[in-house]
Amino acid sequence: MLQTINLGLKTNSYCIAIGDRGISRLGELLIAEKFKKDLKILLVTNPEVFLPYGEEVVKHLQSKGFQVRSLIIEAGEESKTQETIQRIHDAAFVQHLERGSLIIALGGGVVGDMAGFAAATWLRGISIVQVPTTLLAMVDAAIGGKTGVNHPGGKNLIGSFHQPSLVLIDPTTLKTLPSREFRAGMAEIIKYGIIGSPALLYHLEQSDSLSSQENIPSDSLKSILKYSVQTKAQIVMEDEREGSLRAILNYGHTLGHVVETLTNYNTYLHGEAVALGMIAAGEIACMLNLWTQDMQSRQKKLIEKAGLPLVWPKLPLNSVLSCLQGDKKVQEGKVRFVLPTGLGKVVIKNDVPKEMITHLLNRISGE
Ligand SMILES: NC(=O)c1ccc[n+]([C@@H]2O[C@H](COP(=O)([O-])OP(=O)(O)OC[C@H]3O[C@@H](n4cnc5c(N)ncnc54)[C@H](O)[C@@H]3O)[C@@H](O)[C@H]2O)c1
Ligand SMILES: O=C(O)C(=O)C[C@@H](O)[C@H](O)[C@H](O)COP(=O)(O)O
Ligand SMILES: [Zn+2]
Repeated sequence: MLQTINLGLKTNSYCIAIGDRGISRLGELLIAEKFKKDLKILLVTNPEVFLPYGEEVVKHLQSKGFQVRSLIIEAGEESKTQETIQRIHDAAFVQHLERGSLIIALGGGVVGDMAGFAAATWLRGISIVQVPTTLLAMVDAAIGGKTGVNHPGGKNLIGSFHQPSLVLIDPTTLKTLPSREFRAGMAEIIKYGIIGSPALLYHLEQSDSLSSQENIPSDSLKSILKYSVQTKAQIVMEDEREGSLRAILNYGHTLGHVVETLTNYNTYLHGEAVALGMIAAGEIACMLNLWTQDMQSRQKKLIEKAGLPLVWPKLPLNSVLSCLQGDKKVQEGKVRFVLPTGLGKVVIKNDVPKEMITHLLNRISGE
């Protein structure tokens, strides 16, 4: 059975469907969304996902009458570039995708962000359906319409908001996901607990394990998925384009993005960098007396239970400070941090002293 959550926006609404073996029902969901049966579809995916799921999805959609072609791209963080977008656009050109055509992203957040951006820009915008296959993409990247690629100067500096027409989450696809990737997804889930869902936080605290899919009972995993999707959907519904509230989804990302950028996207997974960024944000909040040591140690315990990194890497301080200035949340030259203040509560501060950041990084950096 598929459970559905509706994400309602001023101009459009869409359904987030969650259920085991959901991918075998993609065709019927597209038809329910009023996509025509002879629709041209470009399925964007990557080798690790095409083999276990892509071929099946293509055959299934063809059997329903859709004209499907697939494009297999390299989808590591280092490939999240404008060159890859060019490849997707080239495929769209060859397939003669029209304004009424559809791109489907089948994969993790990298595939989703790039296929979404390619759809947003092809013919000035065609439909995108997100079928996430990593934990991180299921709870976060596939939802809310942020799409884009990295610039050598920073993460996701090029992009657009382009909401999907449908999100289909099939938890059974997590069976083949490497555990390290699963753990990285847990970072964004812990984020939701801290920024907006005490119920999710308690659930995570009570779970025996968070570090691999095999050790989490399937019902518990489904509850975690549901809490997370609901938390993100609620925030996006209130502030689709990050005018204000949505910035809280960036908790842990201000310094997390710096870690990813300064390690050339080849050392930490996005979720791992976010975990480090959440620890750093928690420490800053403690120094500003916004958050207690007790709460910070609860956050750290969850991050540790999820098998995520706890020790900040040694990075040149000047580079950290200059990279921070490139953050998308910077306003009038001031870096804005999302800082925790209580269970499910955060504030945005633009006056964290530079000296405090320097002192903190010196204190928490490992070798
Ligand atoms: N748009 C947003 O709102 C948003 C939110 C969070 C993160 N992101 C972005 O998402 C990206 C990270 O996404 P991610 O964590 O999903 O990583 P990813 O997309 O890099 O995928 C991780 C790896 O898992 C493999 N994989 C995916 N699904 C699999 C499966 N079911 N079985 C086996 N292997 C599988 C992929 O091939 C890849 O090697 C970052 O670029 C981040 O910036 C975007
Ligand atoms: O959806 C959002 O809004 C988020 O901030 C979710 C983040 O987890 C995600 O990593 C996002 O891509 C970061 O946003 P950015 O605008 O800083 O690139
Ligand atoms: Zn993120």
